[in-house]
Amino acid sequence: MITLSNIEKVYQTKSIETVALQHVNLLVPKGEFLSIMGPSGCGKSTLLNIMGLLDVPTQGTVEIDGHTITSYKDKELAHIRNEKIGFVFQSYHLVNDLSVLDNVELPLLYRNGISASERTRLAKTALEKVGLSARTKHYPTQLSGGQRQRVAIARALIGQPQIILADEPTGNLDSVMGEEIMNILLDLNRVDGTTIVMVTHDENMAQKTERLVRFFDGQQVSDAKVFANLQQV
Ligand SMILES: Nc1ncnc2c1ncn2[C@@H]1O[C@H](COP(=O)(O)OP(=O)(O)OP(=O)(O)O)[C@@H](O)[C@H]1O
Repeated sequence: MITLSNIEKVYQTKSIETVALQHVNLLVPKGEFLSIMGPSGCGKSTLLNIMGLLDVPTQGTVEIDGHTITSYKDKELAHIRNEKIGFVFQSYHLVNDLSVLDNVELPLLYRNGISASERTRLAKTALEKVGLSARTKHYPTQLSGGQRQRVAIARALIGQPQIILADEPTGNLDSVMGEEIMNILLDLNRVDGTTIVMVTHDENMAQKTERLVRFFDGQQVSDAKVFANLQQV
């Protein structure tokens, strides 16, 4: 589903050159739930941004569901992103002036041929899936952190993406809410077959996924199936 080949990312500012990623080769098969761990600054978010076509590598190629991305124009990248990828961030990235329902509908505003009533129906279905049907008219500031993250997940899945990229989705939540969010992601993976790549600092959350890749200083240092989950199969 996602193939990264020989990825390198160098950030060049006035006098400083930072090598954020080097020699990254990673294949994420369709339907896998992969977690990525590593110390602060090792390149995890950069990697996720490159996978999500939000950033371009300095070298290497990215393949998403059969599309090899080398020199696509912004418009084409936006199209693939909008059709195939849902994003979930640590700090939710909700629009505070919009209701829960309107936040969830947002990604569909950029799709052609979907009427307003269809958008609303799909948003309600997505909110139902994350257990937030009773909060459609609330605003983000009236919700708990866990509820806000559930809205963000509903927004990520309204376009029925094949891939969800989650950057520390439980990072701002206490352990109970973190578990709730993790269970929603696990369901999306196991029941709907959504491919998920999750960056996390939480070893417990990573151990619930199928495979764990560790990074250090921009490079993969380990890549292993999660043993506990292998035994469950
Ligand atoms: N826009 C940028 N300009 C210059 N350097 C950057 C930029 N973004 C990231 N970096 C550098 O690239 C390296 C990797 O950053 P990245 O945010 O990917 O790390 P991370 O592993 O996600 O860290 P954290 O766990 O703290 O979020 C860091 O050294 C960072 O300072």
